[in-house]
Amino acid sequence: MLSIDITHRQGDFTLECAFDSDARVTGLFGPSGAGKSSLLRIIAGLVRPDRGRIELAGRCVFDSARRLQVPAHKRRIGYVFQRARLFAHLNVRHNLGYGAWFAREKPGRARFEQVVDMLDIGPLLDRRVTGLSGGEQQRVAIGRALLSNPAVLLLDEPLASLDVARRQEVLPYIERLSAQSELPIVFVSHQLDELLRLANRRVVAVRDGRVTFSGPTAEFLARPSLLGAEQARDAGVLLRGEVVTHLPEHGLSELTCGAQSLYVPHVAHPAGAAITLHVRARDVMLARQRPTDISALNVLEARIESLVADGDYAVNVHMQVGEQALEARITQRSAEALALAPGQTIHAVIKSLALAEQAWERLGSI
Ligand SMILES: Nc1ncnc2c1ncn2[C@@H]1O[C@H](COP(=O)(O)OP(=O)(O)OP(=O)(O)O)[C@@H](O)[C@H]1O
Repeated sequence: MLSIDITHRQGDFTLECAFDSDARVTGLFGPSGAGKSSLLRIIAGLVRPDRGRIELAGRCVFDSARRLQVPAHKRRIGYVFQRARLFAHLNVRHNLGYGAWFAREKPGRARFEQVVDMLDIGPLLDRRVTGLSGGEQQRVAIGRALLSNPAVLLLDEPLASLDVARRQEVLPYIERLSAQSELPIVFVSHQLDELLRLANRRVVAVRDGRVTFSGPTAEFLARPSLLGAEQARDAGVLLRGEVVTHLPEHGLSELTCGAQSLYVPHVAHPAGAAITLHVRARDVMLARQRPTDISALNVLEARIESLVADGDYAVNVHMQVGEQALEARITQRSAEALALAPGQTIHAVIKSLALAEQAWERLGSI
């Protein structure tokens, strides 16, 4: 889908990035100033790198060794920026039409309607864009990019300019887009929760212009050192479960995880749906005996695989629950008090509410 190997110097900042991704959604993660937007501009052909090679959806668009440089307008890139950048003097319909105007193969009426339906922007078509909320504007910007019939869609922190409520309003549309379309997407974010929801298979992490990680999202999540100080507290695992039933009287849903039950705050997916939970290592307690009379609803029997000291006082305990990995981050003191060792059977205790506001997603597998 995507193969990059470039070097580019801009002022004092050098971008030196090489990675491949065959995932349909590739998450580009990194702190502010890491070089994410610069990399997208290079992929889009808006900036010419000093050297290297770029392949997009099976097509080489830049190769300094061969002096090949496909111009931006011929790369078939859909680009959505942090701010919608719509044309204020045009209404929504004409802004969308502007995207189609650039398409090599013009989208037909059916495609137009499909995009409008997917983004729920039908009622907005005749409105002026200046009167739209930030979330509505971003949905129109995504529609405009899709109607340019791109081969690759680049989303550069499309939620960054929105407040929390608007973010939650737009996120499901991007989720729908990534679930329903075959289009390769590069999604840039410095928010881990967004990344887990949208790019749950493949992450490329960038810091100071260099790639620090490129691989499965689950592997990335398990390595706090890669997440940066701000998000290290979110380190953990992605755990797959299947919805068994809903318990509306308690606002809960019951899942199975292997042969074990797991209770989570109500999820909107039907019985039988496979979903993914982000379980933070710091939210997992361990008990040698199965605890009784405790408020936590989830007690999973697990097997300890390894204990890895993290700093002077903390230990990361890697476990298996059936076929899946689980991780607990506990104090060194607790690990000693419980005499934890690889091979032991242990009980992992997780509060249901620790699994709220999560990366729920319907997925076949990770
Ligand atoms: N045209 C330019 N000339 C010189 N330096 C630049 C130019 N554009 C960006 N930079 C520098 O390159 C570095 C990376 O910037 P970039 O915008 O790519 O980061 P980012 O990861 O997208 O950050 P953010 O999340 O804040 O958007 C920054 O130090 C920035 O100041």
